[in-house]
Amino acid sequence: MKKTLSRRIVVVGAGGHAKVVIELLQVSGTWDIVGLVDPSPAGDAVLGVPVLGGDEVLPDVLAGGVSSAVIALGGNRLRERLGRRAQALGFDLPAIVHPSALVSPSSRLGAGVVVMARAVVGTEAFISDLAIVNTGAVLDHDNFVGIAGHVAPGCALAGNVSVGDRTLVGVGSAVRPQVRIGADVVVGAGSAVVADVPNGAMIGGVPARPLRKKESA
Ligand SMILES: CC(=O)SCCNC(=O)CCNC(=O)[C@H](O)C(C)(C)COP(=O)(O)OP(=O)(O)OC[C@H]1O[C@@H](n2cnc3c(N)ncnc32)[C@H](O)[C@@H]1OP(=O)(O)O
Repeated sequence: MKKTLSRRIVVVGAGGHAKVVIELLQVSGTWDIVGLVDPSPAGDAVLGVPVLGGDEVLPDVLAGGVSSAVIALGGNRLRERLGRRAQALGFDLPAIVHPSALVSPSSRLGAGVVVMARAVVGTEAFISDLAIVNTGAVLDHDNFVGIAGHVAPGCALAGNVSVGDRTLVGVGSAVRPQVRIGADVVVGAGSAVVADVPNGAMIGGVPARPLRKKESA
């Protein structure tokens, strides 16, 4: 029987998003997870994968011959920062795609992109480094997602939509064709985005309108 060669990878993060990424890697048949890196994990293992320690162990992991990493952190700014740090250390950040996802051959996935189960990345879509296309999200033709953007589960982005760097499109949202959502935006859960959104905004509702931000936000 033909033996599939697996590649070793370290997972940065040990929370809820990491759990889903671990399972994705386990079902992929491509990856052998050597461990998790998290400075304050809830336990000493997640889904049977041991926590190796905090970020300080990464150079030793690399020296041990593990040169691939996935940054499995839900926070967009943190994911960007730790992704760049891992790359600077010398890690390769492969794009990780669930076997049930549909990724167009004419689309492009940047370093460290994660595409979850049943997601669709459409024709000539461009997903930048460290972005997340979460479970069942549909990004149709010519979509652009910026660095460390996150399109949450069940979103539907029509053609030619642009999502800025570090922007979260909240779970179950829909976005009209051609709409440009700026950087560092939060689109609330279940929104319908029908017009362009400026950088740094928090919007929500149907149709989406600016939301009140907390004093500390
Ligand atoms: C697998 C995964 O889990 S992936 C994770 C994906 N994450 C998400 O989708 C989370 C999206 N987050 C939300 O929708 C949040 O409600 C946010 C970020 C929009 C707002 O959260 P907070 O800052 O805590 O605001 P808060 O809950 O206090 O609400 C502020 C106001 O906005 C309203 N509001 C909050 N969320 C929404 C929404 N999705 N749509 C419409 N209005 C909303 C509230 O009713 C409130 O209105 P008020 O000022 O009239 O009282």
